[in-house]
Amino acid sequence: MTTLVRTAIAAETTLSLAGVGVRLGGRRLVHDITTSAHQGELLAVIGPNGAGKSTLVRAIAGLIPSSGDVLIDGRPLAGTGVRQLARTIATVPQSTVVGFDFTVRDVVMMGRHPHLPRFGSERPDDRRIVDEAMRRVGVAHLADRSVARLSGGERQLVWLAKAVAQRPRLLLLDEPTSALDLGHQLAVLDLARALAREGLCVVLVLHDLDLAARYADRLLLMHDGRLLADGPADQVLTPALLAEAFGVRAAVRRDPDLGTLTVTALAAVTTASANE
Ligand SMILES: Nc1ncnc2c1ncn2[C@@H]1O[C@H](COP(=O)(O)OP(=O)(O)OP(=O)(O)O)[C@@H](O)[C@H]1O
Repeated sequence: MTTLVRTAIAAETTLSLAGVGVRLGGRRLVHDITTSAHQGELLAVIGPNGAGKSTLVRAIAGLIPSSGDVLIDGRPLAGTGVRQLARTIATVPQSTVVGFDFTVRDVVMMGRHPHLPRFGSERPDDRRIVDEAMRRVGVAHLADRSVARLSGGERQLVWLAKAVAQRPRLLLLDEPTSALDLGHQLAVLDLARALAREGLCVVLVLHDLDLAARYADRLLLMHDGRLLADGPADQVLTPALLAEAFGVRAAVRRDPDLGTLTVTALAAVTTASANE
């Protein structure tokens, strides 16, 4: 049985999804997702491999066709011009492999392109915003290096700096910590939370459930293309839902130092035995 715990829609809704579905390559990958996210909120999309997390994020970003309604600030995504979309949504994809030889500063400056006057060049304010984004993400020391010769983790941070420089309303991060060491994972999630508190709406895909519980205001648990649960960590990270989504028997405890939930997978199980 699935559980759906929805939070109330607040006035300052940034993102609304109503019955969103995605069909690609003849397969239905995402089914009937309905939820919303608000200004100042940090949402984590969690779920097993192949659940449809990246597909959902790509649909929200307008990168792939979807059915149903995606509204940003109350306006339909469908029909929003490319330039307006780029001023509103910044996306950091799962893979940041590049086939070009730009410097880090050039790539972060690309985040300003949607804001430049048509046929105009960068202004002092754009350069200031780019410098600030590189500093906040911790890549200022790489500014003159070629992105083609960075490590995977360094590249992931540069793409995040580009997204920060874009100054969007909605920031979509697909596994932003996957290539990062422990310290950088916390730094990036601290920054994501700070950006949310400054008024952005941040939606990120995370595999680490402990970090999701620690940083996100709400978790969206996906399984098999569907939204299995939507709510705060203590309503979503339950043994029954973890068994249903991930096929594991899990212990959910409260970390004595942090006060947030931690999940330990104890054994692989069938859903039936988890519910006994
Ligand atoms: N272009 C495509 N055409 C057909 N199927 C696709 C396409 N892209 C992804 N899929 C399939 O859609 C399903 C969901 O993929 P998606 O990448 O959204 O999952 P995910 O939850 O992000 O997984 P992971 O945690 O492994 O990154 C998978 O079964 C995948 O094989």
